Amino acid sequence: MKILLLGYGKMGKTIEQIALNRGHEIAGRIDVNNRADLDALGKEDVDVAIEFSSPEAALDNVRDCLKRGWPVVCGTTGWLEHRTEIEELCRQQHGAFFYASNYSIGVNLFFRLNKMLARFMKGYPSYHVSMTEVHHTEKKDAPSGTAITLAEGIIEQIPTKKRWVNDADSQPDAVMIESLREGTVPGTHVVRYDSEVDTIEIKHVAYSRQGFALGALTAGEWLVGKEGVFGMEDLLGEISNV
Ligand SMILES: NC(=O)C1=CN([C@@H]2O[C@H](COP(=O)(O)OP(=O)(O)OC[C@H]3O[C@@H](n4cnc5c(N)ncnc54)[C@H](OP(=O)(O)O)[C@@H]3O)[C@@H](O)[C@H]2O)C=CC1
Ligand SMILES: O=C(O)C1=N[C@H](C(=O)O)C[C@H](O)C1
Repeated sequence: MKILLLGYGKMGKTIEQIALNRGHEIAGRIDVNNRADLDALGKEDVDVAIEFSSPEAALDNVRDCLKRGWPVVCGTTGWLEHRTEIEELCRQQHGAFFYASNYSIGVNLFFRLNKMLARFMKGYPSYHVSMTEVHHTEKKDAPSGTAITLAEGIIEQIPTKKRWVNDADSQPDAVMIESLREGTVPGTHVVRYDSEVDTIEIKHVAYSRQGFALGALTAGEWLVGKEGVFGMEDLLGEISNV
């Protein structure tokens, strides 16, 4: 498979390593300094584009891929106010777009566990739900995309929770997300239910970027030849060995 890497930072490089080990080719490595190189690539030069750049760059990158007819897997967080526009463009172009706030299989199982726990805890209003996410100091967005997905899962299940806030002050109708930036932490998420007398918490800790990168590459392999808008739930049922 010929893979175009859009964004060649921590994630782009980790994906490249795994892709080469799996026998794929790299069609191009596009970074902030060489975006013009995209113009040299035709439809047949790229089987799939994998986009991990920055919140400011993702929209243009994904748009450019869809307009060129390249299926695109995007993992960049912090730009999702434009998601509807991209999904419409994808349908107009009969293209393929895959998005996940987190490509690690473990986190996607954690998303399911989070919803199950929220559904259970909605019957116990003496427990107050909140969340902490910890990431490396180079991270540009807060809260993390993963924390937003977790908060959406809770809001979907607990009717008294209407929104999330990236704030330490507790507000009764909001899921509070605390964001911490420390050293080189790849990504830690904790969902906590506190009462006056105890705490119940679930936690996911990524030890490295390998899980994110392997999940994104697997999504790319899966996306080739498909048309439509997809996410991890579409993929999870079909894989067993990642
Ligand atoms: N969904 C998931 O599973 C995961 C998502 N992420 C998300 O992915 C994104 C990237 O993370 P990470 O690799 O750690 O970040 P890095 O900062 O290490 O890498 C981002 C790269 O994108 C480049 N870039 C900036 N602007 C453009 C542009 N216009 N076109 C192409 N490339 C550009 C940057 O170049 P320069 O350095 O020169 O600015 C940099 O090399 C973040 O939004 C992060 O939150 C991260 C891990 C997992
Ligand atoms: O920026 C990162 O590093 C990560 N970003 C994603 C997010 O915002 O949730 C996924 C992962 O936690 C690492």
